[in-house]
Amino acid sequence: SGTTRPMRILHYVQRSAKCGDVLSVISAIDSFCSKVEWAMNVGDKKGEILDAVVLETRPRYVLELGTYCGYSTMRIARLLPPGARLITIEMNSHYAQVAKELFQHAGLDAQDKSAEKRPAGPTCKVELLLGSSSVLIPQLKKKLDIDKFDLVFIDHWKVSYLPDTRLLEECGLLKSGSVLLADNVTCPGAPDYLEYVRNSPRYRSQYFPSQLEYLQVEDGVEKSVFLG
Ligand SMILES: CNc1ncnc2c1ncn2[C@@H]1O[C@H](/C=C/CNC(=O)c2cc(-c3ccc(F)cc3)cc(O)c2O)[C@H](F)[C@H]1O
Ligand SMILES: [Mg+2]
Repeated sequence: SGTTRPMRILHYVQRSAKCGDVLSVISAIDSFCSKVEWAMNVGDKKGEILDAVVLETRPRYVLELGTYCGYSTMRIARLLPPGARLITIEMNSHYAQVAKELFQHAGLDAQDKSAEKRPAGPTCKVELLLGSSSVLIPQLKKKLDIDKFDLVFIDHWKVSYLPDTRLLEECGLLKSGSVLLADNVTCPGAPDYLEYVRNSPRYRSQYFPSQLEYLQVEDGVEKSVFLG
């Protein structure tokens, strides 16, 4: 089959979502993935929890680990005030390319930060970094002039949740009050991460029960506030 699932999502969105309308892109992805083909977007149910945490945190600096097709990137970006920065890290160049084309359809001014010829400073809200989080996280302060993140949305390989959280701490990218929001802590699960944030005195953690995207299966997201 010549096409990939992300490509089929992109083609459906290009055919059926209104250009420049990020909400219509988000709902087109949700209808495709609930009616035609499942995909690992955070989805509309857990997406509402994500929305609520973004609105409550009012973050200026946001990091997302695991862009995939950019569904949650768009959910977050649409709620950020001008001047806020959303950095999303994706190691798979095909997924990154699809995400960029979805951002374009949605009219989100997104920039591929890995491209050398970029204007100085953040001219746009979404900055897509191509590469592995373990390599890029230690470079964020220097390369992107980022000091601390107010909100981190964690949705990449589940075995990487804990090591990357430790890395964020070690790189001094979290401040007292920084919020980590982790997808899939029930399904597929991230047991070592949960054990850490729920038992560490440096976090105040809260579980939000929900359902796995597009299915009647239990899942949930974990919100953990870094206490410094
Ligand atoms: C490790 N460092 C990385 N750096 C940059 N990009 C990365 C890195 N690691 C992965 N990526 C990038 O992040 C994405 C990976 C998302 C993984 N997500 C899931 O597996 C996941 C799975 C299910 C699921 C549930 C039930 C079931 F029956 C089957 C599947 C549900 C979910 O919501 C998920 O998020 C992308 F693919 C990869 O390139
Ligand atoms: Mg997920």
